Amino acid sequence: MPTLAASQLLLVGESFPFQKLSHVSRTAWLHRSIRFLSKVERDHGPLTLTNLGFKSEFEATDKNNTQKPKQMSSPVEFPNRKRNAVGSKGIKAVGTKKLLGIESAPFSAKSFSELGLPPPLIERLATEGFAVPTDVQSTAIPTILKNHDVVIQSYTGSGKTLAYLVPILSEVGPLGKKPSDDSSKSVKKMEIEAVIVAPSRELGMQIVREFEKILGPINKKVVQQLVGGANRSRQEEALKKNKPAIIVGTPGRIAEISAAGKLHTHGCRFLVLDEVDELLSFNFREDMHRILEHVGRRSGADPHAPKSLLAQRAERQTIMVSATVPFSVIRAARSWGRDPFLVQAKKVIPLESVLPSGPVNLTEPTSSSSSNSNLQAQATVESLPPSLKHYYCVTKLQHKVDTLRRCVHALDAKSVIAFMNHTKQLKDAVFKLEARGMNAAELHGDLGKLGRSTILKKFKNGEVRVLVTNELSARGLDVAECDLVVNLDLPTDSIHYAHRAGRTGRLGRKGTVVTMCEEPEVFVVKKLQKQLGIPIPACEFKESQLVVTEESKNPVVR
Ligand SMILES: Nc1ncnc2c1ncn2[C@@H]1O[C@H](COP(=O)(O)OP(=O)(O)OP(=O)(O)O)[C@@H](O)[C@H]1O
Repeated sequence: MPTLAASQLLLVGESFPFQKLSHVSRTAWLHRSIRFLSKVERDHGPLTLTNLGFKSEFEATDKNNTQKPKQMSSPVEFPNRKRNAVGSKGIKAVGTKKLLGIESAPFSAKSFSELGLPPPLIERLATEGFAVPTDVQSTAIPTILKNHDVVIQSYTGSGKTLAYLVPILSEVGPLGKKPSDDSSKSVKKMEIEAVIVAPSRELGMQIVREFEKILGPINKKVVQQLVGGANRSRQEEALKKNKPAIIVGTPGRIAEISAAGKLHTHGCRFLVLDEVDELLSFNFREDMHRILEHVGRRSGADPHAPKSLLAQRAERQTIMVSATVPFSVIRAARSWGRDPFLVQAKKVIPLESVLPSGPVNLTEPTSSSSSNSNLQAQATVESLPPSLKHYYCVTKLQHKVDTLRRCVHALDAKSVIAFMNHTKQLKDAVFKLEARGMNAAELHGDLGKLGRSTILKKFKNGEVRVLVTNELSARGLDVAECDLVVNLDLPTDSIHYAHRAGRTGRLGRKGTVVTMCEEPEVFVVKKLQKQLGIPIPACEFKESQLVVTEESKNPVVR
């Protein structure tokens, strides 16, 4: 990391006489700083509290003082939200690190109890084995607790689910700060207080299980799933009977039940869009439009208000989450967010200071003639767990499944996800693997809900060694044991590569990603390597060994 000039440090350092400036000068100073910081970030890598001369307030969060922001302290405590971006103390870990460096990362809180959470919630977290928050959790939880809208971006498997689940449970339900136990509040209980939207049933069900785990067996009914493929009238009955405070579902089913007038979300306080870049894609456009218009819009709101409700500032808190955040998401979040922040593992940045070429450098013109219309969404190294190893292997189409089998043996992989692009091919691949004595199963959207969950269960408990699947399983799926991801077909772009790859190496575990391609496709791998800023060396499988045949010439960016 290049050192900054002393004059530059003075501009952002502790000794700058910020308090003495008039409001106008402060604003001008802040705008200059934001521009300056964005440039430094671009030119010299991520900003940290150390290189800016700040000390992190997160080191010792005062539980009783969470409402009273201190001047120039933690970036999430700014009373003037136009202040500059401030990063964390400490520089991002270089190279492979076990267990995310949870214990050694100076910005991370040492325990959930440092984050101003209610004691019953901390107890439940401890009971379920969650003692130390990950980096992104220690950054996101205090930010959300301060009522900011946020976009949470952090690599796959870094714990983004708990990063929003914990602050929600801190406010909603029996573990929260204000459990609604008296009769006047029981009327309010009719209302849904948090809506979590996920793009697939599997992910929706996984999030529900995470909520149930923390809520504990006696409070399970506080959360309800509304995913497609399940019986809708049963879901509606359960809503009526259990009056859940939190619902988790897929866009189609939530929109459907909402349109039927059976879901009361106008008073909702939290709206979470998990895998937000996928949810804002064309496929979900209509359902997401309905959700964004209805959730958290109080019925008392001005009926003559603007044509586009989306343009109106919502009363709800909107939390958007993904490992890959294209600039289109930043733009959308700005338009409907309330002073939104971008939250990364060790940084909190006002969204207004994020530029297309800024910290989430995922959209770049592909040529000098590029205009806004052909900005291309890309994933960066920040989307990928640092512990992953990436390789590619050239093989003929007809030999791919056999190469997969040799790859599994060479790496002695116990739990493998193999991605293909077309549903029709999955069955054939499974047949070939099984014929060679390897337990395999296919998972795709054409299977019923029950079939899908049975196969997933078998994969998780080790009955199935190789899960052959398509894009359905690329996002969010959390199988801790998965130690190998194989791309039998090339992913369509770096975003798809990042999400597929992220099914292994969860929470600091080791993981390997092997991409198989034919000779004429090698240039695509080279392009992915460049876009992602990771080395992807060529390999072969010889005598039950993975042999690297050509080292990657690309520098490691991390
Ligand atoms: N603080 C923690 N301590 C221990 N385990 C944790 C902690 N936070 C999360 N986990 C576990 O880490 C795993 C990965 O978390 P999660 O699925 O939320 O990752 P993610 O960042 O959302 O990944 P993706 O981008 O792929 O959706 C889960 O099994 C989760 O239970």
